[in-house]
Amino acid sequence: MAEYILQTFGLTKQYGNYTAVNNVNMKIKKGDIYGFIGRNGAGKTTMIRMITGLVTPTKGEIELFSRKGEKNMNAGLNRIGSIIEHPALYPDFTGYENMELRGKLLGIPDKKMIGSILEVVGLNDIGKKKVKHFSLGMRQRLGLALALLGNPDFLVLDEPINGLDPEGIVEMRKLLKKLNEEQGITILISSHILGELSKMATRYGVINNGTLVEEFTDQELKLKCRKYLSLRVSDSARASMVLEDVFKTANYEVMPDNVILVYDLLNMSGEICLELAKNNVKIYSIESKGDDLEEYFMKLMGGGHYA
Ligand SMILES: Nc1ncnc2c1ncn2[C@@H]1O[C@H](COP(=O)(O)OP(=O)(O)OP(=O)(O)O)[C@@H](O)[C@H]1O
Repeated sequence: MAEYILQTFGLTKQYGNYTAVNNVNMKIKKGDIYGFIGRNGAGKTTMIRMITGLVTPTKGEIELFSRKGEKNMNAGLNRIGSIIEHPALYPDFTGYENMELRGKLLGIPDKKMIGSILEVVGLNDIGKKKVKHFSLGMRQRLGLALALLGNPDFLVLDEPINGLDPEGIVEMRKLLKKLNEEQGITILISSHILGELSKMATRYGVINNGTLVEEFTDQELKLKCRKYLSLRVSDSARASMVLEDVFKTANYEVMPDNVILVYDLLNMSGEICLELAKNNVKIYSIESKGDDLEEYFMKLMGGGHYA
């Protein structure tokens, strides 16, 4: 049976009459990199604040590491490392000093650990540089190092790549993948940079107006966003034979009403029409179909421009 790091049941947060998060059932499996996607104001941060114990839900339940209830929730929270909005850093301290201070607060005496975490995030050679002189990318990496201090099993990161330059984004992605693959850390990452999320997420949740619209895996997304040719022909059985005999493909589906969906040969519509005609198959229509990733997410998030 799948082991869930996090499950929420009907999780709801109301501010007065306004429902910021509405009846959300989220599921994150051990080992996932869960891409949490939504427009500005969709409810991502509120959801993350509830998951990390910073905000009390109005309704619903949170199960962390297969345990529910307040007492267990506190134990679960100790296994979470998080960056919510901007990491809280002391600007006049060095990276190492920031880590040392957090280590003391968490009761982690092991200073060797600090060095090794700074090495993981690529900040081991920054010497005496104070945080106020750090670039945004360095701050984010230090934020991640702080989140890693308690040796978490689950990292919860709210928009960690927001504002980073392309190079910083690539570095952050590599780092998160490394933590996931080599240390087995499950990661929840919210972002509105869809293209970037799709390079690392293994599961997605899309939130719109406080409601979790859909959850799906990376594999399911690939299928949903698959490009294909849709042909309506006079004789789908004969057309199938042409696809198999002439084009040597079995990568197609026959649908009702003599419609055939062809998942490869995407650039060969002309050749397909010619061969079908040669074999006395009439073509009533041929169209290239399939959403790209961005289009698909836009639909889920309620359409319109998404920056
Ligand atoms: N403390 C609060 N009091 C009242 N309303 C709030 C509070 N916190 C959030 N909201 C409202 O709840 C809605 C969801 O906000 P939230 O910050 O969770 O969205 P988000 O998806 O994280 O957006 P962004 O990407 O802009 O951070 C917004 O309309 C916001 O104004």
